[in-house]
Amino acid sequence: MPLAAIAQLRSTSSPTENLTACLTLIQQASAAGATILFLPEASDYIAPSSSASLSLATPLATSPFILGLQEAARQHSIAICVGVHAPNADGTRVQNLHIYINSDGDITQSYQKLHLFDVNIASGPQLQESASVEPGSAFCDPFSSPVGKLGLLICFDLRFPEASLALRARGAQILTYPSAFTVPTGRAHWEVLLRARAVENQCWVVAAAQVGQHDEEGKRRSYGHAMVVDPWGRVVVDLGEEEGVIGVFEVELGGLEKVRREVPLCRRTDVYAEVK
Ligand SMILES: O=C(O)CNC(=O)[C@H](CS)NC(=O)CCC(=O)C(=O)O
Repeated sequence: MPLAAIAQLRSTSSPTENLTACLTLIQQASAAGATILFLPEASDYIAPSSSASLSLATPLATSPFILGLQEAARQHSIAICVGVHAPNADGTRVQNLHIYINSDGDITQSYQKLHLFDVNIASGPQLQESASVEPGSAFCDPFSSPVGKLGLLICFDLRFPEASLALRARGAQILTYPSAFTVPTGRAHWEVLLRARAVENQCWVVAAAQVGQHDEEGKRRSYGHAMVVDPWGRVVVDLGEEEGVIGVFEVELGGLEKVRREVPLCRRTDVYAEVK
């Protein structure tokens, strides 16, 4: 059975530093025999402000961070799922992207985050993602990878079951949520949401995560707990609060088929709308 690796990372506002950290993780994943590595949302950088994020965004084709990952994917013959930023068409906002680099180093799939994290919780956090980020307007159709059919989503998308159901309806076997959850919302909601998405979709769920403090001022901090959940809802990997680590796991698709056979989820679309 093919092996996969999931990473937990503390990105800073320096893409150069973050590339170095990611290259180490790629090396470790490859040495462990993984055919694919899942890296978190915003692996290229986490900026302390909207304006800083805008000024750091670089087109994929010329981004040293992306080119570095592509080269490493080729060298180690490993596929990479990773969250990154890119400027939008007119350069006024950034796109929050989840891209797939195949083991030849080519970017073959890309998904732009649909749901933006605009929250104002009195006791924190207060974050306005839409101030600097342009929302996407389409799914990326599930596609084959060394470990099964991948459905790409990002972080806050996790709170919208319809998005996962739509990808499942299109054939996803593995739902992936590269994330940078905040600490308070992570403590309250992270694991329960990931396990719910796995159970209700009868899919593997892979959620690479950012962890720790991203800037000196302490404005951005992430929850960690990068997690893999199997289609029965069992937590297979939980990377806790460690920084710069990977977890290795086997994606067992026979078990997925068994769960889908044993617990058929026949929807009552005569009563409520079908998610397509
Ligand atoms: O800012 C970047 O560059 C990277 N993007 C993020 O960190 C995003 C937007 S601020 N974070 C989330 O979606 C957290 C969701 C969350 O914590 C929840 O749903 O509870």
